[in-house]
Amino acid sequence: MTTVVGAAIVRDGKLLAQQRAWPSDAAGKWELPGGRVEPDESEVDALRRECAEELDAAISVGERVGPDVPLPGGKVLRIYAAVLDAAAEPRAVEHRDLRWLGPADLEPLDWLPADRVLIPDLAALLQ
Ligand SMILES: Nc1nc2c([nH]c(=O)n2[C@H]2C[C@H](O)[C@@H](COP(=O)(O)OP(=O)(O)OP(=O)(O)O)O2)c(=O)[nH]1
Repeated sequence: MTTVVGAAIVRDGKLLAQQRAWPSDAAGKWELPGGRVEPDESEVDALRRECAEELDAAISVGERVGPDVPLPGGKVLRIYAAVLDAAAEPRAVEHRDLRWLGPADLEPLDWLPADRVLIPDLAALLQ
Protein backbone atom coordinates (compact mmCIF):
# COMPACT_ATOMS: atom_id res chain seq x y z
CA MET A 1 0.00 0.00 0.00
CA THR A 2 1.26 3.48 -0.83
CA THR A 3 1.70 5.79 2.14
CA VAL A 4 1.69 9.55 1.79
CA VAL A 5 3.32 11.19 4.81
CA GLY A 6 2.58 14.74 5.90
CA ALA A 7 4.37 17.00 8.39
CA ALA A 8 2.37 18.98 10.95
CA ILE A 9 5.05 21.62 11.52
CA VAL A 10 4.26 23.85 14.49
CA ARG A 11 6.15 26.99 15.42
CA ASP A 12 5.07 29.62 17.96
CA GLY A 13 1.62 28.03 18.26
CA LYS A 14 0.94 28.03 14.52
CA LEU A 15 0.72 25.25 11.94
CA LEU A 16 2.42 25.48 8.54
CA ALA A 17 0.18 24.74 5.53
CA GLN A 18 0.99 24.97 1.84
CA GLN A 19 -1.20 25.68 -1.17
CA ARG A 20 -0.95 23.31 -4.12
CA ALA A 21 -0.14 24.68 -7.56
CA TRP A 22 -1.00 21.44 -9.42
CA PRO A 23 -2.68 19.26 -10.66
CA SER A 24 -5.59 21.39 -11.82
CA ASP A 25 -8.20 19.67 -9.62
CA ALA A 26 -6.07 20.24 -6.51
CA ALA A 27 -4.58 23.63 -7.43
CA GLY A 28 -5.50 26.23 -4.84
CA LYS A 29 -6.23 23.63 -2.16
CA TRP A 30 -4.21 23.51 1.03
CA GLU A 31 -2.29 20.56 2.47
CA LEU A 32 0.56 19.71 4.80
CA PRO A 33 4.10 19.41 3.44
CA GLY A 34 4.95 15.85 2.47
CA GLY A 35 4.46 13.23 -0.21
CA ARG A 36 4.78 9.62 -1.19
CA VAL A 37 7.11 7.30 0.73
CA GLU A 38 9.48 5.72 -1.78
CA PRO A 39 10.30 1.99 -1.69
CA ASP A 40 13.05 1.23 0.86
CA GLU A 41 12.62 4.68 2.45
CA SER A 42 11.44 5.15 6.03
CA GLU A 43 8.48 7.42 6.69
CA VAL A 44 10.71 9.80 8.67
CA ASP A 45 13.26 9.93 5.83
CA ALA A 46 10.46 10.60 3.34
CA LEU A 47 9.21 13.51 5.44
CA ARG A 48 12.68 15.01 5.75
CA ARG A 49 13.26 14.62 1.99
CA GLU A 50 9.90 16.12 1.03
CA CYS A 51 10.34 19.10 3.37
CA ALA A 52 13.80 19.73 1.95
CA GLU A 53 12.36 19.63 -1.60
CA GLU A 54 9.15 21.57 -0.95
CA LEU A 55 10.19 24.02 1.76
CA ASP A 56 13.98 24.11 1.45
CA ALA A 57 13.97 23.49 5.19
CA ALA A 58 15.31 20.83 7.55
CA ILE A 59 12.89 19.35 10.08
CA SER A 60 12.90 17.05 13.08
CA VAL A 61 10.06 14.53 13.11
CA GLY A 62 8.08 13.65 16.23
CA GLU A 63 4.97 11.63 17.07
CA ARG A 64 2.13 10.46 14.84
CA VAL A 65 -0.86 12.82 14.67
CA GLY A 66 -4.43 11.59 14.18
CA PRO A 67 -5.66 8.55 12.28
CA ASP A 68 -4.54 7.20 8.92
CA VAL A 69 -6.84 8.78 6.35
CA PRO A 70 -7.72 6.77 3.22
CA LEU A 71 -6.91 8.48 -0.08
CA PRO A 72 -8.22 7.70 -3.57
CA GLY A 73 -6.34 4.92 -5.33
CA GLY A 74 -5.80 2.82 -2.20
CA LYS A 75 -3.26 5.23 -0.70
CA VAL A 76 -3.25 6.35 2.91
CA LEU A 77 -2.33 9.73 4.44
CA ARG A 78 -0.30 9.56 7.66
CA ILE A 79 0.69 12.70 9.58
CA TYR A 80 3.60 13.26 11.96
CA ALA A 81 4.27 16.24 14.22
CA ALA A 82 7.45 18.08 13.26
CA VAL A 83 9.52 21.13 14.09
CA LEU A 84 11.80 23.19 11.91
CA ASP A 85 15.46 22.83 12.71
CA ALA A 86 17.05 25.92 14.21
CA ALA A 87 17.33 28.83 11.76
CA ALA A 88 15.34 27.05 9.04
CA GLU A 89 12.97 29.45 7.28
CA PRO A 90 10.59 27.64 4.91
CA ARG A 91 9.83 28.97 1.45
CA ALA A 92 7.39 27.72 -1.19
CA VAL A 93 9.65 25.98 -3.71
CA GLU A 94 6.95 24.08 -5.66
CA HIS A 95 3.80 25.45 -4.07
CA ARG A 96 1.78 28.58 -4.67
CA ASP A 97 1.85 29.85 -1.11
CA LEU A 98 2.67 29.04 2.51
CA ARG A 99 0.68 30.12 5.52
CA TRP A 100 1.09 29.83 9.30
CA LEU A 101 -2.33 28.96 10.73
CA GLY A 102 -3.68 29.72 14.20
CA PRO A 103 -6.48 27.61 15.73
CA ALA A 104 -9.23 29.75 14.21
CA ASP A 105 -7.71 29.49 10.72
CA LEU A 106 -7.99 25.69 10.43
CA GLU A 107 -11.70 25.21 9.79
CA PRO A 108 -12.21 27.91 7.13
CA LEU A 109 -9.19 26.93 5.00
CA ASP A 110 -9.85 25.24 1.63
CA TRP A 111 -8.05 21.98 2.51
CA LEU A 112 -7.73 18.88 0.34
CA PRO A 113 -10.66 16.66 1.39
CA ALA A 114 -8.58 14.11 3.35
CA ASP A 115 -6.99 16.82 5.48
CA ARG A 116 -10.35 18.04 6.77
CA VAL A 117 -10.67 14.77 8.72
CA LEU A 118 -7.53 15.75 10.63
CA ILE A 119 -8.63 19.24 11.71
CA PRO A 120 -9.46 18.23 15.32
CA ASP A 121 -6.09 16.52 15.70
CA LEU A 122 -4.26 19.47 14.15
CA ALA A 123 -6.14 21.88 16.41
CA ALA A 124 -5.07 19.84 19.45
CA LEU A 125 -1.43 20.42 18.47
CA LEU A 126 -1.96 24.18 18.75
CA GLN A 127 -3.35 24.15 22.31
N1 LIG B 1 1.77 16.03 0.70
C1 LIG B 1 0.49 15.88 0.97
N2 LIG B 1 -0.29 15.18 0.11
C2 LIG B 1 -1.59 15.07 0.43
C3 LIG B 1 -2.14 15.67 1.59
N3 LIG B 1 -3.47 15.41 1.61
C4 LIG B 1 -3.77 14.67 0.51
O1 LIG B 1 -4.86 14.25 0.17
N4 LIG B 1 -2.61 14.46 -0.21
C5 LIG B 1 -2.55 13.72 -1.46
C6 LIG B 1 -2.32 14.57 -2.67
C7 LIG B 1 -1.63 13.63 -3.62
O2 LIG B 1 -2.61 12.82 -4.26
C8 LIG B 1 -0.82 12.74 -2.68
C9 LIG B 1 0.61 13.18 -2.50
O3 LIG B 1 1.08 13.65 -3.68
P1 LIG B 1 2.35 14.62 -3.76
O4 LIG B 1 2.36 15.14 -5.13
O5 LIG B 1 2.36 15.59 -2.63
O6 LIG B 1 3.50 13.60 -3.45
P2 LIG B 1 4.68 13.15 -4.40
O7 LIG B 1 5.44 14.35 -4.83
O8 LIG B 1 5.43 12.09 -3.66
O9 LIG B 1 3.83 12.52 -5.59
P3 LIG B 1 4.36 11.92 -6.95
O10 LIG B 1 5.02 13.05 -7.68
O11 LIG B 1 5.25 10.79 -6.58
O12 LIG B 1 3.07 11.47 -7.61
O13 LIG B 1 -1.49 12.79 -1.43
C10 LIG B 1 -1.32 16.41 2.46
O14 LIG B 1 -1.74 16.97 3.48
N5 LIG B 1 0.01 16.49 2.11
